[in-house]
Amino acid sequence: MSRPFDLTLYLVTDPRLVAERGLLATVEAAVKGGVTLVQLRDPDAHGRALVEQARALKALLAPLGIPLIVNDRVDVAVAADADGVHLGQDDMSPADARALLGPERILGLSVGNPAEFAGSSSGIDIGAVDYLGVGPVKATGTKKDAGAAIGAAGVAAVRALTRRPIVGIGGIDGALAGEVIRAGADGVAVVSAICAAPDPEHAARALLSAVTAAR
Ligand SMILES: Cc1ncc(COP(=O)(O)OP(=O)(O)O)c(N)n1
Ligand SMILES: Cc1nc(C(=O)O)sc1CCOP(=O)(O)O
Ligand SMILES: [Mg+2]
Repeated sequence: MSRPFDLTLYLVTDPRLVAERGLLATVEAAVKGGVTLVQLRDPDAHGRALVEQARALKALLAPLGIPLIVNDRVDVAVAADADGVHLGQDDMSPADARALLGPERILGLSVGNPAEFAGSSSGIDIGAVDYLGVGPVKATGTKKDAGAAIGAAGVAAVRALTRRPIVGIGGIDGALAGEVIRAGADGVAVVSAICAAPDPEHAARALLSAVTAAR
């Protein structure tokens, strides 16, 4: 069984957007504002740099009880003793990742739409997964190869297919956060709404209020 996690407000990091403020200062501020889960995502970084970043984030987050997820890289998560991994449809299969990660680490899987969910759930893979990242909800400039936007209605359509925890992602701001929760998501995942905000603590607090109000 995986360790506990809370999808309410899931920060996915982007080194380009945190810019001079830096990764650690941005995450520290965001956690003060109420972020409940953090993912290290840096598609351009190589393994050694990723392990260093993951270790630094783990040292910051572990005393606060906030789990650290690593995007894509099972090896980096294990090396840095992170709490879990998030996989896309083209990444290592969840079943293979679970075999490497063991039963306790948290495993997330991206699902772009109801058909993609059906494809994943028809195999054995879905049983290895703890939560689903569903999106993009709205078009986003943060991920160049994101699929077509599915809207809050798309989140509701995936919700109708599974009881597994789901988090909406893609183009989410304070206004859309409430819609995504009302569509049945357990939480929202954001990159630019926090990483590019002038005050990440304030931005996180506002998003958390929107999620809480919509529940
Ligand atoms: C919470 C969450 N949901 C979706 C994604 C996207 O994962 P993926 O489709 O593998 O794309 P990349 O992030 O690897 O570019 C995510 N990272 N987190
Ligand atoms: C990392 C990621 N995954 C997506 C998906 O749809 O799977 S969209 C996305 C980027 C989300 O960034 P922002 O909050 O700035 O729109
Ligand atoms: Mg991926």
